[in-house]
Amino acid sequence: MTELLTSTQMREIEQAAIGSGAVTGLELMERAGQGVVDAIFSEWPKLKDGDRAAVILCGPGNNGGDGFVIARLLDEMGWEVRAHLFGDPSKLPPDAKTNHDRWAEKHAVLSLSADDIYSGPRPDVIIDAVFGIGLTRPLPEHIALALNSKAKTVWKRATDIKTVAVDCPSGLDLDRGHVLTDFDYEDEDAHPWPKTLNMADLTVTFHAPKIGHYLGMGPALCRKLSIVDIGLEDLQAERAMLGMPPDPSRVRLVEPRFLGRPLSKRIWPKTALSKNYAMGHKYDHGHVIVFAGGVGRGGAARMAARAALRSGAGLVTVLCPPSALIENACHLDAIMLRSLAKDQLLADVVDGRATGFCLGPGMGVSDATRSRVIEVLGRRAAGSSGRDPVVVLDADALTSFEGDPDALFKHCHERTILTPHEGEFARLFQDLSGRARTDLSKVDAARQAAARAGCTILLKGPDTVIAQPDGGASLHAATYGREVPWLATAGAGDVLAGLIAGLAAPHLSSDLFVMTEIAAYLHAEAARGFGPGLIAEDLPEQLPQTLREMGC
Ligand SMILES: NC(=O)C1=CN([C@@H]2O[C@H](COP(=O)(O)OP(=O)(O)OC[C@H]3O[C@@H](n4cnc5c(N)ncnc54)[C@H](OP(=O)(O)O)[C@@H]3O)[C@@H](O)[C@H]2O)[C@@H](O)CC1
Ligand SMILES: Nc1ncnc2c1ncn2[C@@H]1O[C@H](COP(=O)(O)OP(=O)(O)O)[C@@H](O)[C@H]1O
Ligand SMILES: [K+]
Repeated sequence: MTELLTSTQMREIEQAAIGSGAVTGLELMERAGQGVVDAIFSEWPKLKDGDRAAVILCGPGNNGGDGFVIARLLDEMGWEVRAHLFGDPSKLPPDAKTNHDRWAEKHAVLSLSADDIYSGPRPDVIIDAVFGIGLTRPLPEHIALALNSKAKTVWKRATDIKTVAVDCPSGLDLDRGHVLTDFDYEDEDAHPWPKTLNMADLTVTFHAPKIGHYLGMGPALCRKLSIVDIGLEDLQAERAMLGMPPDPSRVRLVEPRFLGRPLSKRIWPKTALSKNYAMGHKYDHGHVIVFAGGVGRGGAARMAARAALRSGAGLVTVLCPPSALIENACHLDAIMLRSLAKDQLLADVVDGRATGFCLGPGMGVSDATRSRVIEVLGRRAAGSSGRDPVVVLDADALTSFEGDPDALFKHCHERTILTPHEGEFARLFQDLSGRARTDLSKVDAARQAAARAGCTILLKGPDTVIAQPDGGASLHAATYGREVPWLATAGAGDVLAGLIAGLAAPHLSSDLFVMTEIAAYLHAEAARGFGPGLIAEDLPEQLPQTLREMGC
C-alpha cells in the first residue's frame, strides 16, 4: 500500500523535516529540481545526447523555485534554456527567490505569456513549474492559454517535444483531481477542456503521490507519474497499513506494494484469503446468499453468485421467486438454489449459518426489495461469539431507497457495504454526488457518505474509493498502466458485489474493509488478465488464474 497525501499533509511532512533541522527548504528544493532532471533522463535517455533546449515555465511559489533549479542544472549540462516567470520576482518565497536570483544573475527571465513562449525557438522539453500543491483558484486565462497542450503545435514535430510537469500539470487540484475552472460546466458552448487542457508526458512529484494524481482528471493530465525521494522520512504511516484497517486521517492506494517496493512474498492478498486455512471445511469458508430477481432477470444475481463461489466462499445459494426457479435451475450447478416467495420469511429457507448476503443485482426496484434489505440487515450474529453476516448492497437494493435513504441507513451495521456507481450514489447522497461536490474530493464525499450511512462505501469508477465511517479510506486506481476500459461493461459491478461477499464471508476472513480492497484489486486484475473483449461472465471464470498469479 502506498500512502496518498493531501497538500496539507505534504506541507506538514516538509515543515517537520525543516523544523527538526534535518534539512533546509533550499536543500529540499535542490533535491526536487535534481530529481526532475534525473527523471527526465531516466524516461528519455536520448536527451543526454546532442544540443538540447528547454523552456522552463515558472510560477510565483516554490513550484517556480523548483523550475529555476531545473533551469540551472540543465544550463550547467550545456542545454539552451529559456526561463519564463509568472509573477513579481520580488514576491517569490525565500527559497524560490534565491534560485530565481541565481538564475537571473546570468540569464534573462522572460515573461510567461503564450506570445513570448511560442515565438521562441523550438525546445526539446517544456517544464511546467507554474503551480503545484499551492494552487488555490482557477488559472488566470492567459496562463491557461500558455499552458494549453495544443499551443506547442506552432513548433515543428510538436509531438516530439516532451512536456514535464513539476508536481502536477498546473491547474490540477492535487487534493481533488479536479481542474479548477471559472467556466460554467452546464454551458456546453463554454466547455473549458479544449481551451485549457494541460497534459504532461511525464509528471514528477516528491516524496509520495498526492490524492489528486489518482482521482478524476489527475491520471489523464499527469499521464505518467514518477515519485522522487527527497529524503523526507515518513514511513511509519505506511508500516501500519499492511493488512490493517485504515488510519482515519490517511488515504492509501490499493496495490501490492509496501515501502515503495513490490511485496516480495506476495503476502498481500495471500495472507488475507481464507483458503490458506488448510484445515477448514466448506462452512468455514462461508455461505453466501445471493438474491435474484424474477423471470428473465436472474443473470445479474447468477454472475454475482458465481463470483462469490469462485472467490472462495464454501457455499453459495441463489434465492429467487418461485416463478424463476426453473430458469435459474437451468443455469446453476455448483451454486445452490432455493425459492423464496414474496411473503415468505427468510428464516424459513436460510439457516443461521449464512455468513454473507448480496442483494441488489437484478432484484428490481420495489418495496419488496426494500423489505428484504431491511430483513437481511436485521440478521445479526447469534450470541457474542460470532460476527454479523456481511451484507453487500448494490444496484436495485440501493435505488429502492431513493428519496428515503435514512430508511436504509438506520439499519446498516458495520459489516454492511454499499457499492454504488455514481448514479446510484447520487440517489442516496444527492448533496455529495458528482456535480454537487465541487469543493469535495471523491474520497471525502465517500467518507462523508460512509459516516452518514454508518457502514463501508465503495464508490465505483476507474478511480474506486472505499471509505468507512471513521474516515479511513483507500483508492483503487485502474490507471497508470493498469487501465481496463473494457471493465466498463454491463454486469461488471454485479460481479464485484459477489466477489466482495465471497471474500468477506469466511469465518476467518480479515476485516471487511481489507477484503473489499482486495476484491477491487482482483476485479481489475481479472479484467486485465482477460483483456479487451471481456464481458461480465468472463470475470468469475478468469478469477482462478488471477488468484494463482497473485500467489493465492
Ligand atoms: N512541500 C514540499 O515538501 C516541497 C515542495 N516543493 C515544491 O513546492 C511546491 C509548493 O510550493 P508553494 O506552496 O509555494 O505552492 P505553488 O504551487 O508554487 O503555488 C503557490 C503560489 O501560487 C499562487 N497561486 C495559487 N493559485 C493561483 C492562481 N490560480 N493564480 C495565480 N496565483 C496563484 C499563490 O498565491 P496566493 O494564493 O498566495 O495568492 C502562491 O504565490 C510544490 O508543488 C513543489 O513543486 C519542492 O521544492 C520540494 C519540497
Ligand atoms: N473506465 C473504467 N476503468 C476501470 N474500471 C471501470 C471503468 N468503468 C467502470 N469500471 C468498473 O466497472 C464496474 C462497473 O460497475 P457498475 O457501474 O455497477 O456496472 P453494472 O451495474 O453494469 O454491473 C465497477 O467496478 C467500476 O469500478
Ligand atoms: K506544475
